[in-house]
Amino acid sequence: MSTGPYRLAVFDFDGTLADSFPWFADVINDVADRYRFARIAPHETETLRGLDAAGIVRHLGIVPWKLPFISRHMHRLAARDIHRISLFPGVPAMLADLDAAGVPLAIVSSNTRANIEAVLGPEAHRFRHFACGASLFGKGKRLSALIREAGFAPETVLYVGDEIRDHDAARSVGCAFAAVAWGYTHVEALRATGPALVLSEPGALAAAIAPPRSTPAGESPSASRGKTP
Ligand SMILES: O=C(O)COP(=O)(O)O
Repeated sequence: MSTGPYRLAVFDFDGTLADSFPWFADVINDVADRYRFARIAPHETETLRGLDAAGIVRHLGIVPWKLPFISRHMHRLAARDIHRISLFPGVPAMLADLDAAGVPLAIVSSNTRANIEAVLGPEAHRFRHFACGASLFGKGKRLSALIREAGFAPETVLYVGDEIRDHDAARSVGCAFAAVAWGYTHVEALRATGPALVLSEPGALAAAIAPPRSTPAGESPSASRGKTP
């Protein structure tokens, strides 16, 4: 497994940059009724957060051919409710730190580019590459194409995500995986995949992969952010 240094940081979106789980939990049972799969009882949430995507699909009794339709419907609902979804606290500062350290940033997600850009708002300009709309199990292909088009060797790339399918995508292309502890999947389930990094909070990423910026003595990088020169 690659241990860095990393030349490109690629992010998953939902559960990694965007705090969309409360919205997801709110709409999923209406979607279940519409597409005739099992509703999620409150006590089941913790079980589901320990499973990979295939396990969730099985647990809910979703027939695989319905997945693209369910996914498209969810993305339309997300577009309708986009004002209810925001970035996790600490994400804008993390992106600014990586940007300032000269680490190029990218996104590989199953969500739509329009939803992603709406939630990113002014942070969208920090990303040089996007591969959006990946199917539930199709992230590996998108990640591979993005890395190739961006001109990096896979072993110099870090994919940052919150689901086991993010780990699977990274492994399939030969890049390293950083698991975040604040997303949809329980961090212990992610830890079991053997990630290169486990991040307890967004601020930990720049510290782990980017060399510290030279700042005036006694001043932290975050304290200097936003000051005019
Ligand atoms: O919107 C989805 O389908 C999930 O999006 P993600 O790939 O960014 O986790």
